[in-house]
This record gives sequence, C-alpha cells and structure tokens, in this order.
Amino acid sequence: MSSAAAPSRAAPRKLTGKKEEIDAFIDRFDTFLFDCDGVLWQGNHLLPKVVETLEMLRSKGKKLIFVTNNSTKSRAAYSSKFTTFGIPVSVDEIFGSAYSTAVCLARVLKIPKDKRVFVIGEAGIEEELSAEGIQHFGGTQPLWFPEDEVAEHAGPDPSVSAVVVGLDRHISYAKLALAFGYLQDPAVHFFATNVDSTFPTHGKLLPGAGSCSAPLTYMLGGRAPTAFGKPSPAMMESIERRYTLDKSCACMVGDRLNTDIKFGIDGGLAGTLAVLTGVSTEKEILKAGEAGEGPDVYLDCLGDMLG
Ligand SMILES: O=C(O)[C@H](O)[C@H](O)COP(=O)(O)O
Ligand SMILES: [Mg+2]
Repeated sequence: MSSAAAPSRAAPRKLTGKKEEIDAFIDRFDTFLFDCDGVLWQGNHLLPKVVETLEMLRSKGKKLIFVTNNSTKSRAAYSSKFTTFGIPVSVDEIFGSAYSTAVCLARVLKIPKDKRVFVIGEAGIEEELSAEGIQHFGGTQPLWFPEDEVAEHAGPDPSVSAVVVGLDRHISYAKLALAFGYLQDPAVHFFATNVDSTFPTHGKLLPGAGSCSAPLTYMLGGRAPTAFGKPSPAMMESIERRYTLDKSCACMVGDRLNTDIKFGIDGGLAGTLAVLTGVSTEKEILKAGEAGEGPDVYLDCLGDMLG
C-alpha cells in the first residue's frame, strides 16, 4: 500500500531557546513581513520584548513590512499606534488589508467613481477608500433612518457598485439587511478586506472579519466575497510591486496558519516563522506540518527571536 506522499516541506522546528539556530535563521533573510494582531500585540497590549526585537532586526539592516489583515485602522492610524508603543514605523512600511482593498478597487478593478461603495467595517476602510477617491457610505456613519424602517430602506440601489466587508465591532441587523439588499443585484461586487474567522485580542478569540461577511454568504445562497487580505495572491502581488520584494530572502512572521503562514508558503517566500501568542496552537502547527502546510520554524513569542 503506497504511503501518503511525504510533504515536500520539513516538519516545523521549535527554536525557542536555541539562539544559534535563531540567529542562523534570521541571517537568511533581508526582509521580514510581520503580521500584527497576535504577533506584535493583542489589542492595545504589546507582547513581550517586541520593541527590542524590532530594534534588533533593524540594527541588522533588515527591512520590515507590517502586513495586517485588520482593516479597522488605516496605514496612518497604524503608524500612530506603533508610535504609542515607542516603535517608529512609517506609513510606507505598513500594508494593511484596508489599503490593499482600496488600491485594488481603485487601480486594478477601476470600479466606477460615480457610484458608491457600501461599507460594513470601521474607519480604516473608510479612510483608505477616501484616499483612493472612492465614494462610500455605511461604515461608522450613524444609521440614517429608525431601526424599525429597515425594510423601507433595504433593496437594490443603482448608485451602489460594491459592498466591502471588514471587521466591524458595531455590526448590526440593519447593516446586514442593507448589504443584502444591494448584493441581490449580481452586478454589485461583494468584497471583503479579509475573511479571518476570529480576532485574537486581550487573550481571547472574538468574532473576526470573516464572521461579519459570512452571514451575507449564507443569505446569498453561498456567494462568497472576493477577499484582498492574507492569504490572497492579490495582496502578495501588490506587496511585490510596491516594495520590489525579493522573495528569495523574505520571511513571513505570523500567528495564524490559514492566513499568515499560507500567505508565506503560497506566496513563495523563502521562509515562514510562526509564534504561539495569537490564534494557531503548537498542536495545530505540528499537524499542519504533517501536510506540508506548517511554518519552517516557530517560537513561543516574537521576543524569543532575541535568543
Ligand atoms: O478578524 C480580523 O480582521 C483578524 O482577526 C485580525 O484583525 C487579523 O489581523 P492580523 O493578525 O492580520 O494583524
Ligand atoms: Mg495575526
């Protein structure tokens, strides 16, 4: 009986406490793509030794790019968040899913600018769409009618070209009803900044962006959104173009197997490093490794890169 095909990738190696091996791993790369939630922080709680680790990598001349699926903040807002932690990061070093989505809509898909985009999501999406000159409504805007008048306002609207859904911590029945009304016209695009099922914050898992768009997929009989965040190839292509990324010496650092690590592997990056301070567990990482879908190496936390 033929054995299952051996994965082409080696099993994930845990490097916590192995300074020489960590240093040798770091030396293989000149660029590190960093996920944020669950790697650098959980909500507003910075994880251990993150400042020192990023400083160490910069002192080695490494290029850092921060690639987050969290669309609640724009690149500028993330730059400010980094500053509050004492970490200087320019807007140009940040590539979030809200930005990736806005750029794709404006410059790749060239959606019509005389029409509107309905947003289920937060300020990050609104600010990045505005920066690309795309008209939008919904989002953080207060409802413009009483909750009991949803039926009168729900339904197709020829001025709407697309619905964009990201993490929306103020999601509501009315928002879903309006989005459903617009999307019943198959010509209206259904986009998601990302479809992460859960959101790691303050040591817990909360509903993620994907859980905000999934009800619409259910209502629409299975129609899924086009997602622009990790692990989508569109995001990797955008990053490659923007940073003239040499993938042969780039490493993805993340906490989630089905977004960050998949993004790195499928995107052809030379290395992937997982940390255990976010979503994926050590057991899940080792199991994924059996199928060749695990990271090259993993650590208990990012600060362990200091050895
Ligand atoms: O639900 C979400 O949007 C995600 O869980 C979250 O924001 C992921 O952010 P990342 O780990 O990519 O920084
Ligand atoms: Mg993460």
